[in-house]
Amino acid sequence: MIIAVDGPAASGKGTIARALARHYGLPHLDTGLLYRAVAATVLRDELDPAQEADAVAATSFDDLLLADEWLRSDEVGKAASVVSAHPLVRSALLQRQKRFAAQPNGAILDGRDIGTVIAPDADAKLFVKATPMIRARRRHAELQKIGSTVSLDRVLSDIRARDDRDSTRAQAPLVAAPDAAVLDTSFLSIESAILKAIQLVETQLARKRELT
Ligand SMILES: Nc1ncnc2c1ncn2[C@@H]1O[C@H](COP(=O)(O)OP(=O)(O)O)[C@@H](O)[C@H]1O
Ligand SMILES: Nc1ccn([C@@H]2O[C@H](COP(=O)(O)OP(=O)(O)O)[C@@H](O)[C@H]2O)c(=O)n1
Repeated sequence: MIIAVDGPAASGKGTIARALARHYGLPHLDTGLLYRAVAATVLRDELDPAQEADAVAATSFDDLLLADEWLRSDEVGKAASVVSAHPLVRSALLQRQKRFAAQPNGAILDGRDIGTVIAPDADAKLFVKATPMIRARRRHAELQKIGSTVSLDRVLSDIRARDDRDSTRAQAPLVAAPDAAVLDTSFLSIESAILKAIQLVETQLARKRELT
């Protein structure tokens, strides 16, 4: 069983995908981390995220980097959204994600294009959203925890810029798949959002069973 979880920054998709992975006993891949690892490699080597060739060269990053706390920073998130707009970066990371999705018992992946590009035939698809201000507050609190002093206003404007870049890029833009269930977490606690996500997945699985 493959479950695709997509949505904008700090909507809660990672929290929901991890909870679904525990609930269904499936492996989980946070695909945003792959783009963050490419971005971190470009920044570390003092190259330019906007240059496609520089970003493509960074797609052969060392997997140890995926555990580095720096990947969670605002700086790396912003650069990840720039490198991820390059078609050659997306194609370099495509097979790795498709292989993860094709594991024998299935998998749960979260990102921006899981339901549309990586696993268009997923058994269940969620598109998780929340208002920009609520997402900015959540991300601001997270960044404060890792020692960042960035202001809430700055986080909000970064989130809006990232939404805009992710939604308007030519390849694999951030958009809900037509068959995804939309889950707005703006006014849900984490626990309620997880329960709602499980309900939505179960409804999709039941519908799929009826059709087969
Ligand atoms: N429904 C919710 N209510 C309040 N906080 C939430 C909710 N869902 C997630 N969070 C918190 O918001 C932050 C971002 O969530 P995360 O799941 O990492 O988002 P994403 O993967 O979409 O970027 C985390 O600190 C998480 O604990
Ligand atoms: N499947 C994916 C996942 C992330 N990304 C890009 O990678 C950036 C960082 O993704 P992320 O999921 O770690 O970001 P957050 O939602 O956690 O802020 C996003 O802004 C997207 O531009 C993507 O293009 N496709």
